[in-house]
Amino acid sequence: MDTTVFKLEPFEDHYDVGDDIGSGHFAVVRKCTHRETQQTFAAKFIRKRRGGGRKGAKMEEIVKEINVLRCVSHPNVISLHEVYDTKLEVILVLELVSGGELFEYISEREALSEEEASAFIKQILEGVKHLHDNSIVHLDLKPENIMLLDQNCTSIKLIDFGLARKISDREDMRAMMGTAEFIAPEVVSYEPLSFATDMWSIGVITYILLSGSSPFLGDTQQETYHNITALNFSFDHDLFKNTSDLAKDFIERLFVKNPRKRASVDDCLNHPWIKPKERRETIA
Ligand SMILES: COc1cc(-c2ccc3ncc(-c4cccc([C@@H](O)NCCN(C)C)c4)n3n2)ccc1O
Repeated sequence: MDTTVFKLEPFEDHYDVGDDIGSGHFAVVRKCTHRETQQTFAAKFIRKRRGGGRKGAKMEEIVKEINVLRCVSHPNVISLHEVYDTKLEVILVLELVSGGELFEYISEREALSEEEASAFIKQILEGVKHLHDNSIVHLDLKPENIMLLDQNCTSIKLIDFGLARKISDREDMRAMMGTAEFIAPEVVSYEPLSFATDMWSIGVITYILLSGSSPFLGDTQQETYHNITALNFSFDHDLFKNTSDLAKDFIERLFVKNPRKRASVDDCLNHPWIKPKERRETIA
């Protein structure tokens, strides 16, 4: 489907709008059905900022998100089907996933087995590799933005590209953005962001999948920021008594303050916790 052209005709001429399934910044996500094909989608209705107001998203931000989504095509990244531009909203028609948020899946269990956690993290890494190979940083990786494809809960999709950016070598990109407990030290310190910023967040997600606890979360946002910049985390004995040293090594290679020394997505995909040694043929 051509997503370079924003359709101007009424969205309701082609889609039956269903229930709200979620909401985000200036946006609501609704299940929708294409009337002619009966195909179901997730439609993200983004309210446009009007005049000098502060409500709604700036069109330049909406176009940035659309341009990012148009550049990606990967089994572990949500796909964009088409775009409608109306007077009050821009509507992104997206692939629908029905397995719920990874956040909910974790919340229903204290922690995951290492095999399950490694399998989820491998898919997240494969999706993030696709983004990084296309010069895109996500900048808001967290369990709430990782959806399970279906009730079988084995495949994941990265969603919510509202903070994602095409990164260029020239551009020195700095911003105070993201969700406190998942942001890297360079975000807290307003230093240049890079692909490594996403890798730190993957370390936080891995820690949570294995323990059910958030490594840097403090009682206040300031305390969380301090814990991040001071690398104030530990592998609590009770939470990690059954976790392998290999899994801890994987996390420690991501909780590195210097972004240049932090493990890249390729380093992680080649780490033995993710890519076990080839099974040796058993000798009869
Ligand atoms: C591309 O950007 C987005 C996609 C989606 C998306 C795409 C497909 C899709 N299928 C099902 C859902 C879904 C189902 C339940 C809740 C949500 C969502 O509102 N909660 C997750 C994201 N949240 C933390 C902003 C989303 N989605 N959500 C949600 C927010 C986005 O910013």
